[in-house]
Amino acid sequence: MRRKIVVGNWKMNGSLASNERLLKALVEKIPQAISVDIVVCAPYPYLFQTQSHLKHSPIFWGAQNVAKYESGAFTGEVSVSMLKEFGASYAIIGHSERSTAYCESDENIATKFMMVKKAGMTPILCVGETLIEREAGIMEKVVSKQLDTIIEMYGEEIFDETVIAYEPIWAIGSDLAASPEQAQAMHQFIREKLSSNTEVIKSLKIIYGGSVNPQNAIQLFSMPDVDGGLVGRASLNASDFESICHSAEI
Ligand SMILES: O=C(CO)COP(=O)(O)O
Repeated sequence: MRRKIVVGNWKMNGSLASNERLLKALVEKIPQAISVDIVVCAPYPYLFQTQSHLKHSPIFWGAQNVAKYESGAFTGEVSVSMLKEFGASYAIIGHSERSTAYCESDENIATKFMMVKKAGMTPILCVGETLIEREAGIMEKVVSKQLDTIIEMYGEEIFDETVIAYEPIWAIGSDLAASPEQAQAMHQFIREKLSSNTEVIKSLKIIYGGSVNPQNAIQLFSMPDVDGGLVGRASLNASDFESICHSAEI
């Protein structure tokens, strides 16, 4: 049985004061022995604060993006080795809000995925289709292509011990989550696509993201191929996030 994982993606939200309230509440509410992996991905300037609050808690933390390069003249970028040295365990890669706004290519995303993996951190790769693509019935083709770039560049084995987040773009920030059946169908498709490598089958986690909330989390997480969630808005509220984390304890 795969251990489930719930990741909070704070996106570009927070302040020193509001983060302190949120992190303190999470540390208080989340029991040490919780049977789910929990991760908080905060904006870069707040990683130090996040690390300080979470260091004696069962909650992991990470970044929302990494640079494609090791080091050098790349103004504004943050490298994987900086994050690793600092103690981050996870990094979200290829979130649609980045790939759309900054025209991030599948090749860039693949390189970042490999770099996070090579550094010994866990990449959380976001994949998903637009509403137009879903309505055209080509969602599996779209997600397949997103994965194929990584497979062609680094082989299927790179997905060993990693996380894929299925985030249909139409469900993000929309209050219209995918139904448990829609999520399950895509998760099963992704798992079957990567099923020729036995190590990958054992260790890959496929989580769902897009309007996850305390009301829909249990149903989504109880689907056989849904290994947890990538949570945006609801991760900014300690009680909602706690409730979602407990929903994964099934
Ligand atoms: O993009 C998301 C998480 O990465 C989902 O955001 P919401 O949960 O706010 O819809």
